[in-house]
Amino acid sequence: MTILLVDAGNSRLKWAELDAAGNASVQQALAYGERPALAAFLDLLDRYPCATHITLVHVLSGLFDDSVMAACQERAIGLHIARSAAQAYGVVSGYQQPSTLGADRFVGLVAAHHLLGKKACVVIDCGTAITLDALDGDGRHLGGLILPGLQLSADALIARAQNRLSLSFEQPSVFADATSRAIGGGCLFGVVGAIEGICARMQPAFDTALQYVLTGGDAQRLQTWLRFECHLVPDLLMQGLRYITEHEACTRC
Ligand SMILES: Nc1ncnc2c1ncn2[C@@H]1O[C@H](COP(=O)(O)OP(=O)(O)OP(=O)(O)O)[C@@H](O)[C@H]1O
Ligand SMILES: CC(C)(CO)[C@@H](O)C(=O)NCCC(=O)O
Ligand SMILES: [K+]
Repeated sequence: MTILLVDAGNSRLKWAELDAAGNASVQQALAYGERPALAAFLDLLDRYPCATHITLVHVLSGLFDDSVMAACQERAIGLHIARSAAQAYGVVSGYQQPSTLGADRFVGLVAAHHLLGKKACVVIDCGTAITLDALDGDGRHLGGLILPGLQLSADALIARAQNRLSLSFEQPSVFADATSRAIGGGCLFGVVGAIEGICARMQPAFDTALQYVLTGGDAQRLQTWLRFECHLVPDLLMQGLRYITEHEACTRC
């Protein structure tokens, strides 16, 4: 019996195997590049012919949803797709229309709530987009923000400049002395400043000090420059998917 936990984001597929004892393997990632996300997902199925169950979270289209369901049905793989809900797994959505909150954000909140032992926190997911979501100790989501991610900010700037500009995130300095590092540092310190500023604006809504949970492909790079302590959890969504898999298994038995 092989259980796979899968997160299909906007740029990359991430996955881990769940063993019988309930431990998740090290998270792996594959960038889609020019290929559709579905191609990466089907490759994953080929790579794990013994997979019996998949718990999936994705932020892609309904078409992706349908294709994944058909592919799993064909292979007799049990599939659970994690969705955003008004209330589930100890988390209460802060959105007016809970189904419109990204399912990845909801799964990240579930993971952080249980990982931190129900402490008030901000979940900061630094992916293609950056999302910041505030959660109180009772699991109530107060809402959050979405901004362009680090790579996307730089890509957008370069594309608008007819691709004349180069980019480097190496050795960032606010006193950059070359174009590539001026853009890399500008986007990096811009994003870092935005995260710090948004978190400072969230804190007054809480009567305890917020904890910060950082995840996503750019988490490590950004953590280096953030001027507050945070928990770096690169596989936060895998942990949320693990919790959901276990919970769903319990409700089935
Ligand atoms: N090996 C890598 N290949 C591609 N991107 C990487 C890699 N390592 C780090 N990154 C960074 O990871 C970011 C994407 O992060 P992540 O995989 O968490 O996003 P995503 O889940 O696809 O997007 P989103 O969460 O917004 O849907 C990119 O902006 C890139 O800068
Ligand atoms: C913001 C992203 C792209 C981050 O992956 C995703 O969570 C998403 O598509 N969300 C839907 C919109 C929302 O969360 O308000
Ligand atoms: K994500």
